[in-house]
Amino acid sequence: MTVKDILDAIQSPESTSADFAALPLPESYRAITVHKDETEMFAGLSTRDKDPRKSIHLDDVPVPELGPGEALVAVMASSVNYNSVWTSIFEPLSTFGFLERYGRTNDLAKRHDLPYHIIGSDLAGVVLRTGPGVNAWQPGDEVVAHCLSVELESSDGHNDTMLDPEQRIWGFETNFGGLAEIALVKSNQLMPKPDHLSWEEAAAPGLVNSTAYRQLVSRNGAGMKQGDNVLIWGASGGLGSYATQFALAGGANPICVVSSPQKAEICRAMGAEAIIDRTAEDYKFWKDEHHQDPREWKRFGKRIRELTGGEDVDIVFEHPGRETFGASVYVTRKGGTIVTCASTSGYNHEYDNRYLWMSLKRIIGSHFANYREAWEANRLIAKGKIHPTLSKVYSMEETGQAAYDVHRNLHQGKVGVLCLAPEEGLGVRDAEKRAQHIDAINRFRNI
Ligand SMILES: C/C=C/C(=O)SCCNC(=O)CCNC(=O)[C@H](O)C(C)(C)COP(=O)(O)OP(=O)(O)OC[C@H]1O[C@@H](n2cnc3c(N)ncnc32)[C@H](O)[C@@H]1OP(=O)(O)O
Ligand SMILES: NC(=O)C1=CN([C@@H]2O[C@H](COP(=O)(O)OP(=O)(O)OC[C@H]3O[C@@H](n4cnc5c(N)ncnc54)[C@H](OP(=O)(O)O)[C@@H]3O)[C@@H](O)[C@H]2O)C=CC1
Repeated sequence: MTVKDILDAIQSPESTSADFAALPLPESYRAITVHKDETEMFAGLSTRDKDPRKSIHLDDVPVPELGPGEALVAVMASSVNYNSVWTSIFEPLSTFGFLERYGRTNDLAKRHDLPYHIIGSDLAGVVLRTGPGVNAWQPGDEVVAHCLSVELESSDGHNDTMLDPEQRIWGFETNFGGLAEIALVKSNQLMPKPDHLSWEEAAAPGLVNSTAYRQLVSRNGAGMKQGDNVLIWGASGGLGSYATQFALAGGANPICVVSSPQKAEICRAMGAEAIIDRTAEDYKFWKDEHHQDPREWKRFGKRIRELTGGEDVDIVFEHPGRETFGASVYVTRKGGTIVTCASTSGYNHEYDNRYLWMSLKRIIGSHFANYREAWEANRLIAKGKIHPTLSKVYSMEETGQAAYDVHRNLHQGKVGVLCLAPEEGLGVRDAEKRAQHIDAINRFRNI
């Protein structure tokens, strides 16, 4: 039995749930990994010079044991997220520390503590097997998986599952991630695959769409409302391309920051009107490594006022971090919100606190999305209200290059990876719904 037999079953329209349940599992499968004995390989290099193509491997690995409440999924497609870039350059920490810590929690979790880390936090595919106690999902179900892994044994996470003390991001802080032919997930991560999308399109939104939903829309984040001015950094990138869509769909006014005319054009095509090309306008928020330039914050704020008819922004959708945070705090309106989920350019932020307290602004930390938020975000994709922003698709062999593109900001929107799917475009079950949204679905393709 090989993964080829699994693919044949997925591609045969006659296959039933019983057929999938009867398929023997293969001994091994191909997976994208980083290796524990290579965590020091980039020592001494600058972040920029650490090359994912050198640390990312395609290995044959054994199928993990299936535990209670879990599912093994045949992965047709996955996508590259920035967390896989961090894993592959071993910054800010090696993810093997997360696997060791998880492995110490219980006997079953020991499976995760291996000398290789199978990475990836998105998938679209087909359920192969479910563990004891799983009733909602059956072999043969077509699914996507969100990346929230929680134990829920502590009451801390019972209102908001992101607050579970054992909260982990699957494929980053756990093993057996989605950049592989087979993945292991908790069954609560599973959600129905949007039926108008191909495998690779369905695999693209998951992580970033859910994150942007909590960060911008949910009351756990900024709680955006109609008419809000929302400053969106990296508005055509992974997170930003969904934040822009949420702002437009929710009746807000996105002010999109991008770094090229091409990216500005994508934002315009999504329906945004207020766009700032940060490269063309050459903002230099830092004079040198230690000092910011408040005149540049002000120049940026003036530009925003020009675009909004004199208004300041209600919400800043933050993730670049150190490079932009001082400006983000400055340009937020009195009583407004800076909501942050990352620090790509550095996690030690500096801002002038007088502009925060005197103007009653709030900084909110946000991370991924709870179970319900992830479900609601996927529902919007399934209903064709929000669309995947897939630009380019790579083979598993090219995953290192795909991660390199994201690390070097050479990509647009999301970058996909075909796992078991032999080609792009497969897996569409509702051609009519797809036809209604085809321009939006293809908006980021091959730019
Ligand atoms: C969905 C996608 C998302 C993304 O892409 S996000 C971007 C990628 N992610 C990242 O870059 C984050 C990577 N993670 C990290 O950098 C680290 O993960 C953290 C900095 C977030 C946390 O580091 P840690 O070492 O886990 O935390 P500590 O608090 O420094 O050390 C843990 C020990 O410190 C104790 N401790 C915690 N809080 C306190 C306190 N308030 N007072 C005293 N001690 C404290 C704990 O108990 C524990 O102790 P004990 O080691 O003995 O178990
Ligand atoms: N906490 C969480 O749950 C999550 C955190 N993240 C984190 O968020 C960050 C962004 O992820 P993602 O959107 O997928 O990544 P992408 O690289 O796809 O997009 C980020 C965009 O931000 C802009 N950008 C990058 N650096 C800077 C800078 N120094 N100044 C201004 N703009 C900048 C770029 O757009 P342009 O060049 O056009 O301006 C870039 O395209 C990562 O660090 C990631 O780990 C991501 C998802 C979830």
